[in-house]
Amino acid sequence: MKEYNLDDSYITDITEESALSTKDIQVFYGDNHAIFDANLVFPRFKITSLIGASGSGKSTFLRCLNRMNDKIAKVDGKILYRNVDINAPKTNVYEVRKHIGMVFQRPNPFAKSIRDNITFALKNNGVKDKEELNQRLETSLKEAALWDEVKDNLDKSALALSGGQQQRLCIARSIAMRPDILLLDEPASALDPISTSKIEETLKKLSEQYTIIIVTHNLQQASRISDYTAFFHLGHIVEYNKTVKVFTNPKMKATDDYVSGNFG
Ligand SMILES: Nc1ncnc2c1ncn2[C@@H]1O[C@H](COP(=O)(O)OP(=O)(O)OP(=O)(O)O)[C@@H](O)[C@H]1O
Repeated sequence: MKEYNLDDSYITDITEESALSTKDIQVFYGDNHAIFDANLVFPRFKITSLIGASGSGKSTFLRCLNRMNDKIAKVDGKILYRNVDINAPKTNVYEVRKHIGMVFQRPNPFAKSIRDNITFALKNNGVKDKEELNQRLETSLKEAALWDEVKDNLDKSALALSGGQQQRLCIARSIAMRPDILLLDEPASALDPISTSKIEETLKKLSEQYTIIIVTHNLQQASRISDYTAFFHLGHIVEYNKTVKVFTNPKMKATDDYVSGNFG
């Protein structure tokens, strides 16, 4: 692998309103120092892509943002959400995850009906009114661009849906809780090109109402859908800038090599 000076980086200043920011995030899996001094500001109602080679730390960093690493890694530093450090030990992580939702690589609906997939967490969080539950069900499925395909089968098993539909159901399940921020870890990598493009369209539309942070291996996808892109290499954020700049005028040699396919 080519060697790059990891002390150098280019991190643009974000002038837009911040939805979430990280300050000096370091992650350790035992002796393995997986993330070094990650400082990023995620602008509100924008899509930010996290890109980089396998093992560069994208998923590790993403999972810090709603405390999914708590049991598997040591995470130092601050994560500021509405002026509160949600990485502080006393933070209620269940509360954090209501505001910062997550969708994983493989669609993982519950083995329940489509309706129950959406209403389960709502009911657990005290929403009892039938009309409100129905309304949240319909709105979430509409926002995730799934309503038209499932509205006549809401009581059928979610497992009978196609992979792409299941992933949109998982997005709907996440947004039913009305989060501010949606984290997605390669949400389309297990899907065919048509389902992928549906997910991309859905995310674009969702970014009018939600701040979206997505890990993707697919550089075309990052350049098609995201406003900002962060490039990771060996646990360092090497470059963070507007997506168009990262892809057409990268400041760092490692980024240039990565986006032009000359990496490694
Ligand atoms: N659960 C874990 N336990 C121990 N080490 C881990 C764990 N998850 C990731 N790592 C290590 O952390 C580093 C970053 O991995 P991570 O999965 O975050 O990278 P990535 O860029 O998301 O890779 P990929 O694109 O392959 O998913 C790697 O050295 C990896 O081996």
